[in-house]
Amino acid sequence: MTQLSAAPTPQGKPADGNRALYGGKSNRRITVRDITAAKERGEKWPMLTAYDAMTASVFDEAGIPVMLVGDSAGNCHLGYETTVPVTLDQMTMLSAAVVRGTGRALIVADLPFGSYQEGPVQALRSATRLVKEAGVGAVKLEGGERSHRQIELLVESGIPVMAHIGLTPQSVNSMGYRVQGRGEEAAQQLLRDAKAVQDAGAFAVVLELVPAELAAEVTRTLHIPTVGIGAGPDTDAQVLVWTDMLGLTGGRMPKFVKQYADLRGVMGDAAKAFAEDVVGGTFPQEEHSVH
Ligand SMILES: Nc1nc(=O)c2c([nH]1)NC[C@@H]1CN(c3ccc(C(=O)N[C@@H](CCC(=O)O)C(=O)O)cc3)CN21
Ligand SMILES: CC(C)C(=O)C(=O)O
Ligand SMILES: [Mg+2]
Repeated sequence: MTQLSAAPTPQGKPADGNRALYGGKSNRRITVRDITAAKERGEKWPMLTAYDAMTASVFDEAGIPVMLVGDSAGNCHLGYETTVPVTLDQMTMLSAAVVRGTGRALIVADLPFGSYQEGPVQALRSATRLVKEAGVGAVKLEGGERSHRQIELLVESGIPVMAHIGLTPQSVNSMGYRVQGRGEEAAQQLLRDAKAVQDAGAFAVVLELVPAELAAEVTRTLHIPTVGIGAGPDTDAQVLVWTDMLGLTGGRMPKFVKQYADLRGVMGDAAKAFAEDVVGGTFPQEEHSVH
């Protein structure tokens, strides 16, 4: 079936390839309303992280409709062990760069640890900086029931919120990096968290490292889109950390990562070739010189 066929979606509306988040014709910047409409059409979509303007411009040109300036920048860009040390100043600077590097993607910025846990007013102050100074279209924060008041105030104030439940890496010191929602009680908690963020007004919710069957149930239950990472094939969207997806991160990868390239190999080989040219005197040559 091609993307332009008028096959009915599960909601019974005709598919509209021109409006598709990925592969659609519109060049204007995507909004949260476009994301909401995609779920109504039963359309799946991709999301990647980005932390700098140049990388973001590559993904924007490739048609990636939503980019997350993740606090995974802590690991992947800033050299920390976890996301915990990342500051709001750092997120603001990286988010502004990603906005400048893109023209079509919806840019979502993570609120970092410590920038919203004090309560809704702190969350609004932090999110307002990301919207005003960086120009992002939405923010993301971790936690289900425990963060519903923060989500409510941001949404009331006109800032779209993507929620994030399941494994929430900012809680690594209390939770570790373990699968969430295994067993009946944990599954019920995850469902309560999912409903809490939807009721609070979140426009989408990330499900991180939850059993595929449970993620499918959450996706069927909610009217807002679910964005899976390690959550199986049945979520509305999928997100990966870009340096993992392109084979740049190095070291042991979580099971949910698929590597679509070996950038670490490509970059290392290029660096060695340059070094050998310099040491051996074969770079620069006449064509690289000015007189
Ligand atoms: N480079 C990178 N990729 C990510 O996906 C990522 C980050 N950094 N930093 C922030 C969080 C932390 N994330 C993590 C970190 C570790 C595991 C992990 O060790 N997962 C094990 C499963 C553990 C279990 O079975 O309970 C795995 O093998 O997938 C998963 C997600 C996801 N996020
Ligand atoms: C993995 C995604 C969902 C994230 O929160 C991040 O990259 O920081
Ligand atoms: Mg994050």
